[in-house]
Formats: sequence, C-alpha cells, structure tokens
Amino acid sequence: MEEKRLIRKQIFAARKQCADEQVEEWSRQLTERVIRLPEFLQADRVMAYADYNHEVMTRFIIEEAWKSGREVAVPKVVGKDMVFYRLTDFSQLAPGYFGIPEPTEGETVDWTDALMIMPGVAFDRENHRVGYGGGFYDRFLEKHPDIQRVAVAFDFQILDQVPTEPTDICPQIIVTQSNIYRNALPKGGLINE
Ligand SMILES: Nc1nc2c(c(=O)[nH]1)N(C=O)[C@@H](CNc1ccc(C(=O)N[C@@H](CCC(=O)O)C(=O)O)cc1)CN2
Ligand SMILES: Nc1ncnc2c1ncn2[C@@H]1O[C@H](COP(=O)(O)OP(=O)(O)OP(=O)(O)O)[C@@H](O)[C@H]1O
Repeated sequence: MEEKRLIRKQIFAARKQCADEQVEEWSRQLTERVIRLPEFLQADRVMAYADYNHEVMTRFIIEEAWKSGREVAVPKVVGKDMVFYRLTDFSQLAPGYFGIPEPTEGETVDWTDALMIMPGVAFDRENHRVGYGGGFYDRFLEKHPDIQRVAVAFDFQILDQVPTEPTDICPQIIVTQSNIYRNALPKGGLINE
C-alpha cells in the first residue's frame, strides 16, 4: 500500500537523523519502563529481536532479562518464516537477512508462552503496527496466540493513524521513551508512568 510505503520512508529518514548517542539514551530510558511492566516481571522467557539501523536498542532489555535469570531468544529469517534461537551471548549474532544481526547457530526454541518484544516502523495510539512489510511477525503470531506482545518504539514512531490490514496482529502494549500505550484501555488509553 502506498501509504505504508510513505510512512516507512518518513520514519527511516527520521531514524537516520538521530545521533547514535540519542538512540542509546532513549533506548535506556525505554528499557527502564519495559523491565517494570508486570508482564515483563511475570515472564520467564523473552523473545526479543536484535536491532539494526537505529531501531530501538534491545541490548539493555536483553541484559536485564539475563541478569534476572530469564531465557532470551531472537529471530532468524528462514524462507518466509522467523525461527527463534536461544541467545546467551551477543557474540552469537552476525549480519544476516538484509544485514540484520541474526544468530548463526545454536538451539532453536518453540515457546508458546513467552513475552515478545516486537520491533516496528510506526504505530498509532490504537496499537496498530506497520513493520518492514515482510509480514513476518503477523505470520508468526498467528501461530502463537498466547505470546504476550510488547512493542518498543521511539516517540516519533507514534503517528495519529496508520493503515491496517485484516492480517495485522497488534501489540497489546507499546512502550516509548516517554509513554506506555495499552490497548486494553478505551481508545488505547495513555498511561503516564
Ligand atoms: N531487528 C529486526 N529484526 C527483524 C525484524 C525487524 O523488524 N527488526 N523483522 C520484522 O519483520 C524480521 C525481518 N523483516 C524484514 C522484512 C523486510 C526487510 C526488507 O525488505 N528490507 C529492505 C527494504 C526496506 C524498505 O525500504 O522497505 C532493506 O533493508 O533494504 C527487512 C527485514 C525479522 N527480524
Ligand atoms: N497471517 C498471514 N498469512 C498470510 N499472509 C500474511 C499474513 N500476515 C501478513 N501477510 C502478508 O504479508 C505482507 C506484509 O504484511 P505487512 O505489511 O502487514 O507486514 P509488516 O507487519 O509491516 O512486516 P513485518 O511483520 O515483517 O515487520 C502482506 O502482503 C500481507 O498480506
């Protein structure tokens, strides 16, 4: 869809403009919110992603998860699917699909009950999500309905409205450096924490 293409273009440009230090600072702030969520505290398993190109850095969330004894996995693209591999050290990652850091080898996991930290390009306050357009998360989540979905994004990735499709699976919670959006509340209500 043309509108999604324009949104991706706009957000990629904004992400590119951010200084590395800014991305890191916001990612650290956002991590503090994520690790205080009851959903995170209750999770034994965290399905994260390995960031690239100024996405929200997941390194601090992953380190916190390890520190508190939680298991962590990250995705690798295999054909049209994502396969999650257990991650115990960042040295297990190497540039893969479109240069995204991916696990090179190791143990795959098939968790049905876990907390997922989702990436995304843009979101709106009703928790609709636009990704890179591969449909990887929608296809994976369709098969894993019990996985809790927490998206992470910078404030500039939250738009008034983003286009949706019937196959989209939205995050239940979006965390930015300054807000938490929960779609269980009316109109995806805003909670300041
Ligand atoms: N860090 C990270 N890992 C992830 C995702 C993600 O969003 N972030 N994914 C989430 O699905 C999956 C990979 N999905 C992708 C889907 C399409 C393209 C792609 O076509 N990239 C091109 C064009 C980008 C564009 O301009 O639209 C490129 O990078 O050149 C890349 C990744 C799995 N791993
Ligand atoms: N459950 C599904 N089954 C089959 N096709 C799907 C499914 N979910 C999405 N698709 C298709 O995948 C394509 C990309 O979907 P979409 O634009 O929503 O990707 P995205 O969520 O932005 O990307 P990503 O999840 O990779 O970040 C679309 O053509 C869509 O119809």
